[in-house]
Amino acid sequence: MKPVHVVGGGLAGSEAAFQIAEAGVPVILHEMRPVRSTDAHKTDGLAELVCSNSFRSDDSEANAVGLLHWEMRRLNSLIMRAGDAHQVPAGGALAVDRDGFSAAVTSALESHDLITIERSEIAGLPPADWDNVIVATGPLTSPALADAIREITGRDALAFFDAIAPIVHFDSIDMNVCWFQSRYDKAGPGGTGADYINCPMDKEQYERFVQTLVSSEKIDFKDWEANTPYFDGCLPIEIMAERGPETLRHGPMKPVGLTNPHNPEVKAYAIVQLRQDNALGTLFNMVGFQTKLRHGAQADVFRMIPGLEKAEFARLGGLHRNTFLDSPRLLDPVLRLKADPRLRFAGQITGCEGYVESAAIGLLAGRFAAAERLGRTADVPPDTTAFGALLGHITGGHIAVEGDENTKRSFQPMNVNFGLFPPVEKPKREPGGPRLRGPDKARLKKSAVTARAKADLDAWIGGVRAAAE
Ligand SMILES: Cc1cc2nc3c(=O)[nH]c(=O)nc-3n(C[C@H](O)[C@H](O)[C@H](O)COP(=O)(O)OP(=O)(O)OC[C@H]3O[C@@H](n4cnc5c(N)ncnc54)[C@H](O)[C@@H]3O)c2cc1C
Repeated sequence: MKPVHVVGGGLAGSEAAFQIAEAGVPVILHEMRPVRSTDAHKTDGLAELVCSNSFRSDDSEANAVGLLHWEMRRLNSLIMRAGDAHQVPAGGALAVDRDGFSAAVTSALESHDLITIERSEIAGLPPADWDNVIVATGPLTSPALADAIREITGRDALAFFDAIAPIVHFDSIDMNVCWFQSRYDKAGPGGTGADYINCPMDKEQYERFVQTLVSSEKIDFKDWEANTPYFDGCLPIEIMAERGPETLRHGPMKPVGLTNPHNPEVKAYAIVQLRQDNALGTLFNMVGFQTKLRHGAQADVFRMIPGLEKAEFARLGGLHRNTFLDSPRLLDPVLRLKADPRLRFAGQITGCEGYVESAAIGLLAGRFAAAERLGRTADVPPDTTAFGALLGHITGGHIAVEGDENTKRSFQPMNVNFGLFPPVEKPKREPGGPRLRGPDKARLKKSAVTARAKADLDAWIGGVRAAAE
């Protein structure tokens, strides 16, 4: 049997290689370290954790990443097995001894009969006779390969500077203060004329907001980020604010073309807009609010915005070097590049974020590649599971309106979160029981989502197994 080639032995590539080999298909894993390294990796170990040692919450009932852990364990994940074996105390989180963890992954792959590891850089598109390839080269993909990928995906398709605006859960926005309306009610291509959520500010609120924004604590660039250019129009909001107190009112917060139905006689002095971010309509991103403020400061400053006082953030803003595809446009539902389907992508380069999410997408890519090699259908997990929700975000959940400048390249990497799942029916109180209050309601809603996910994943695994027999 011809091997599957996996390029990149990080979190995603290591998991993908393991899954392929466990399915009985030979794999060649190409990792460039130690021949060449990235600006963040320090060792030659596979699955090196470049920064924190945490896989985040391990609570599979009330936390989306905890649920993803559970699902990965169910699918025989090497990353989770090595993580569990090298756990260090971290409360409700799963944190690992990074060296022990990486050594365990490296040794499991090195000792696997069907895996060959080659330590060299793939410095361009993989050779034409590699017919089944997974590219899992991460946010710091080597420049030669990144250039080659950009050649076949188009100039805007591979981002090099990741300017991220915060994303808010819709059900935490106060719609008694905000309203839906597009500027000048323009429907545009694919819109309705009421596509944005608008948050109004009066003069005093605006001035206080700008002052706080400018004086809040910012994150410094790392050395290796300092020379990376900004995308056009991606200046952090606090840098724009530093240019003068009126800058934001004439930029992303301009109040024109909008009328507040809650108070039609009064013109807002400034308006913050949020745009729908996923097809489900559960997440909205803050338009033009890419920021390098410290995460703690962001929540405080952005909750000063009328209507966002109780905002819950699916992700906070950030700005760092990154390499990721405009996946919803470029990849098919099983992560293959539409323009060259022998190439499949996995890990952070597809637009997920985080160690666990990258490994999870590696796991799926590995299963898809193995199924293809074995002449089977590559089954996609249901969108009610954490796997399916994350895959859906990457391959199609995000909304981009063709021709709308604001959404031209707005797909952003994201951690798994409950906003990516289809809604569940609102939890009801027990018959005759007390009325459910906020925190109880939220807890019940989360456990309804995770219970549904677990049942659906098990049913899906059963179906895939039956089809293979
Ligand atoms: C500075 C920084 C800090 C981060 N901190 C965190 C954090 O604290 N927590 C978190 O959850 N996530 C963090 N992330 C995100 C993290 O990178 C990803 O979550 C995860 O490592 C991505 O997994 P991956 O497999 O896609 O890429 P990686 O783990 O980076 O693996 C990619 C591999 O491909 C190799 N490679 C690259 N180009 C080539 C080539 N041409 N040929 C052969 N091999 C190649 C690299 O050497 C590397 O081993 C951070 C990212 C960065 C850049």
